[in-house]
Amino acid sequence: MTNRSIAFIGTGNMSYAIISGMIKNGFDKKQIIATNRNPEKLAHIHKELSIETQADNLIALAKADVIVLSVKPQVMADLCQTFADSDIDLSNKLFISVAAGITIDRLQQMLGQKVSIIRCMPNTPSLLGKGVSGLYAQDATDDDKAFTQAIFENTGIVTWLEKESDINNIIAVTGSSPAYFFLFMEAIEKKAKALGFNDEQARQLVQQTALGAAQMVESQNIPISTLRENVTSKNGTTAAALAHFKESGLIQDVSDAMDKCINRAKEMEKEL
Ligand SMILES: NC(=O)C1=CN([C@@H]2O[C@H](COP(=O)(O)OP(=O)(O)OC[C@H]3O[C@@H](n4cnc5c(N)ncnc54)[C@H](OP(=O)(O)O)[C@@H]3O)[C@@H](O)[C@H]2O)C=CC1
Ligand SMILES: O=C(O)[C@@H]1CCC=N1
Repeated sequence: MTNRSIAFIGTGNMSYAIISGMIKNGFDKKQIIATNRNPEKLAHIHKELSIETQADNLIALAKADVIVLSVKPQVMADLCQTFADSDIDLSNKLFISVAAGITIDRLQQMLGQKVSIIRCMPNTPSLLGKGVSGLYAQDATDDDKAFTQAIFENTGIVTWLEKESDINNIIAVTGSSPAYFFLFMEAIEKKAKALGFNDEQARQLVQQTALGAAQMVESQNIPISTLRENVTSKNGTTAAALAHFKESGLIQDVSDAMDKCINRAKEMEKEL
């Protein structure tokens, strides 16, 4: 089971993060092939990760037992068509799709047959082994599920989802959410600069505070709301800032933004 070779088709931001996390955790590099249609990106991947790279997806497809589909959703159909049109036997391969907004049924349609497919919704902190991956399988074997879990455990924590629609929900909670945190950090950084801190100071101040806050959540087994309350002196500075967030509707905004994220995934399921 553990000796299966894996091809990442369309190695961009997400797959690069996954492969990096896997390698950092001791996954055997010799089992990994990465493809990209851009020769410069391929050279960069080879230089940085010292793994086999391949410009021709079909060569990677033929060689590997497990195929991670990691192109953007909008180009997935064209990619899968090249696989369906090839004379390579797909029936004994495991496909893992990290794409948002494309269901297993639709992927099987794109590939022209009912191959074994597991959907995974990872996130970019996988790069550091701090990722979250939501996994969903319909008809995959226990062996395929165990292998997929083992791959993604190298990149952080893994959680199995009961329904395929939960993939759309976990996109909002973990797949897209690093960007929400980055946006918040950008906003604090911008204001720090406006207050006169230089670029280097502003960056350092925001990153250290975000890191410290995240590590407090991780290391102290108390509700996040208690951590917030511990910063907030009665009638003090934090209370003034938080009251503004509350009045301006930040909490509802976060919920609404996550609904937008889920709805976009549902729309994509119809479009693609
Ligand atoms: N980024 C994220 O945080 C997350 C992304 N995902 C999913 O991961 C998938 C990839 O996203 P992401 O990594 O951000 O996207 P990227 O665009 O960074 O990566 C995809 C790469 O695949 C290349 N590519 C496109 N078509 C082909 C092809 N036919 N053959 C070989 N290479 C090809 C692209 O080249 P080119 O640059 O020329 O277009 C690009 O470099 C998406 O489906 C997304 O939904 C899931 C969770 C989180
Ligand atoms: O923005 C996207 O559609 C992808 C899926 C989750 C993160 N990035």
